Amino acid sequence: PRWTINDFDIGKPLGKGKFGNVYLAREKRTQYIVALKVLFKSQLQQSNVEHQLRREIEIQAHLRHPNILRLYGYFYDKEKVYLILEYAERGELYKELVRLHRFDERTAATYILSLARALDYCHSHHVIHRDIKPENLLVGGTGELKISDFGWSVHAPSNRRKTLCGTLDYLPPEMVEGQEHTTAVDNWSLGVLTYEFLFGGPPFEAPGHQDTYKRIVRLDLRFPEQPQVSAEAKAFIRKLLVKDARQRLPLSEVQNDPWIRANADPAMLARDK
Ligand SMILES: O=C(Cc1cc(-c2ccc3c(-c4nc5ccccc5[nH]4)n[nH]c3c2)n[nH]1)Nc1cccc(F)c1
Repeated sequence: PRWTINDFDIGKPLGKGKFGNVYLAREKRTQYIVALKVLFKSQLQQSNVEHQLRREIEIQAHLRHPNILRLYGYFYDKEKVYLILEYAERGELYKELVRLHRFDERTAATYILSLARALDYCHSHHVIHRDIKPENLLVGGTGELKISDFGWSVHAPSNRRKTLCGTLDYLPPEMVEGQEHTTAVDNWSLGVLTYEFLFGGPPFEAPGHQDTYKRIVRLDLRFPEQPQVSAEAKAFIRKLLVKDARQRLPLSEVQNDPWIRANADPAMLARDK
């Protein structure tokens, strides 16, 4: 069915992006609640990102996983492109992390296990996300994580330059050095995310890009004395923040890690066995 904007009642803005905003919306016939992302064609053309948008739509429309935000469909009119995205009832994970400062080990392990499963699913479909960070994670109605924003995902393997507009904090050495990279970049990012969930900030944070760059390529990983974090959690992080991409813990092995087994939600561990 060809959707038009008249099929939806538009509600409050949910987020403001570079190319347009996301609104709470309700499809009139079914009363179904969605997040409607409105992108301005003029801005997409100016930034020459139409091809990237098409690729992102292609990728996200075909991925089906409980921890990956659904793209239900899209439509356009003369000046705009509209994306019909899944509505995540509890909003951005980032805001929860800022409010709580950090997550306890059970919360962190549960989130990390669900992300590992979602990324393993992406990799089995030859998709590398490449931009796993709290800002790109949403929380569903039962507290489950949803990966969104496949803006930088590419089909593996790739050495497509990721213009380093965003933060370097999440990039692995091979990307920071502009080398060929594989799905293992997401394994690295999962390690960075685990560290940030437990300590409240990313492991290689530094005043400037150059300093962060140096800390990443030197693997200058330090664990502060506070907050108290278990040795198993630190051991888990060290299995992912490995310079040699081939030596990083495989995502399918995350659920067998001692820290994950001791802390992740038992119902989730039992599932998919
Ligand atoms: O642009 C995005 C990612 C994206 C998702 C969102 C987004 C933002 C917010 C929400 C929310 C949401 N729920 C909330 C509840 C409370 C407060 C705020 C909330 N935001 N649900 N779903 C969302 C989706 N913004 N941008 N994907 C995209 C882009 C191009 C092509 C494509 F196939 C996908």
